[in-house]
Amino acid sequence: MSSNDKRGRLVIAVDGPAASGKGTLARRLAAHYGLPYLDTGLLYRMVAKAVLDAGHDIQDADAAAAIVASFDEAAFPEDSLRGREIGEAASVVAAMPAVRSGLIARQRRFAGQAGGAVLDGRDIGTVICPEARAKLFVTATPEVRAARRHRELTARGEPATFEGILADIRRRDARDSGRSDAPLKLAEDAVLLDTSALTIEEAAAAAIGIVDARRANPSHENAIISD
Ligand SMILES: Nc1ncnc2c1ncn2[C@@H]1O[C@H](COP(=O)(O)OP(=O)(O)O)[C@@H](O)[C@H]1O
Ligand SMILES: Nc1ccn([C@@H]2O[C@H](COP(=O)(O)OP(=O)(O)O)[C@@H](O)[C@H]2O)c(=O)n1
Repeated sequence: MSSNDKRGRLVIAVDGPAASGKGTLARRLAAHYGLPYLDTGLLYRMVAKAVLDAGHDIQDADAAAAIVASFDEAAFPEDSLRGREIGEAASVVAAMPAVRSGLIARQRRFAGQAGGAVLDGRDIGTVICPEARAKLFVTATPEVRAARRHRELTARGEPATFEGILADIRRRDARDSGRSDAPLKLAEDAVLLDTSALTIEEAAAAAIGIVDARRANPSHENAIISD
């Protein structure tokens, strides 16, 4: 799909650490460009939930590998996946090579849809869709991300302290960036978008501006990240 992606279909890769706002922006981009959207973090969350629901230890790589081979996405309502414990467990199974490799085909199938797609995660621009026309790396300071996640979990009725969430975020950042297989990192042709001081509206406008610039100038992919 490589050269085709660059000319015609619009595949947008949105990567970044926990609670940076990548899902919010990916959804906005999908609505703006009329593209389907896949939150790839949910796939890792599903695998983690299935491992725990079956009574296995979350570190059990054989159990996770067996689950990833056959799990049914429809069996996991999104609301059951968004909690704090599942986010933490997802980052444990996401470090297992068999889990990562077992999820590649589903993600690439989604990205291969006729008009293109928006995917968000940790390795979309680096591993899943290296030929994506536009790549954003969305970030924010750990404190800002913890405050956002704290607000989100509190609104869901999940008890949590800001300090506890900040510790979760730091631990997850370290695990996601430090793993050997597909670590979280900036793709060399990605544009960094720091949302720490931006409202959702400001961040969405910036994200659309980045994608429009890349669409207008697909052959000069590194030009807009050189400053
Ligand atoms: N720029 C922003 N300013 C304030 N809150 C934001 C911003 N971007 C996202 N949020 C909020 O932060 C929380 C985490 O955002 P989300 O998009 O789910 O992050 P991620 O997908 O990176 O984990 C959500 O409650 C979302 O509404
Ligand atoms: N493409 C992806 C998406 C998620 N993940 C893992 O899955 C975990 C949960 O991802 P998520 O995107 O749902 O988490 P949040 O950023 O929403 O907190 C992350 O901490 C990563 O370890 C991954 O490794 N690769």
